[in-house]
Amino acid sequence: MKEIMIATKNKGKAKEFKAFFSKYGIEAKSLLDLDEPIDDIEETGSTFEENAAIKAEEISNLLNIPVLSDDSGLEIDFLEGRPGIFSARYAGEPKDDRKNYEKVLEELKDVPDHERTARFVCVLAIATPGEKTVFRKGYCEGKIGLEPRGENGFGYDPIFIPKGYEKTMAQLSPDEKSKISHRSNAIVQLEDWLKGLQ
Ligand SMILES: O=c1[nH]c(=O)c2ncn([C@@H]3O[C@H](COP(=O)(O)OP(=O)(O)OP(=O)(O)O)[C@@H](O)[C@H]3O)c2[nH]1
Ligand SMILES: [Mg+2]
Repeated sequence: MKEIMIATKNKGKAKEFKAFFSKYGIEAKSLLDLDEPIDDIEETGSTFEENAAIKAEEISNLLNIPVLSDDSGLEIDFLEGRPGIFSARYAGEPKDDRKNYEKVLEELKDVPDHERTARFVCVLAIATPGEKTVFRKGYCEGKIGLEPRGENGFGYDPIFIPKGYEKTMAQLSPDEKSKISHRSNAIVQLEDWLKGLQ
């Protein structure tokens, strides 16, 4: 079976990549599958693209194989795009999904429905030894709900209501999320690259 290494330690992302790539007959491995643990990569960039490149290139250099990375986050219009690239640690260290979305709900406490618009953004980077890193970007438009609902997914999924839906992302099945998510919208743009994978 073909394999691809994903430079992530996020269990939620790793699960979504495994499900998506298995449809193409490709096994998606993540940093969580390595026998030797790798130190956390410092995401020092100021854009999703810069952080995605740092993660993919660092692991590609280390393992000397092509590596895919995902840098993603939630942009809320009322908060001028925050949490954005700081989504994973919005409520501080250590990363805590619940504290992060509770902070967002608090910040939007008195904000009316029509001003709660937001989008998930996902930038994928592919670093191949000796080649230029390539990028793909996907979005998922929606709004922030009034309270958390649902158990599926990860991150801000319990408070994110995709456009055209009543349910939150966390109330959708993994299959439903994979049809509309920012991540899958970025992954489908990789089809040509996937066909060329050894
Ligand atoms: O509800 C959500 N549904 C999603 O589908 C989703 N995708 C991203 N996010 C949020 O954005 C951060 C990414 O930050 P991020 O790209 O640096 O990843 P991370 O630090 O979690 O893992 P790694 O891949 O860097 O190892 C994550 O932690 C989440 O808070 C999501 N939230
Ligand atoms: Mg990260």
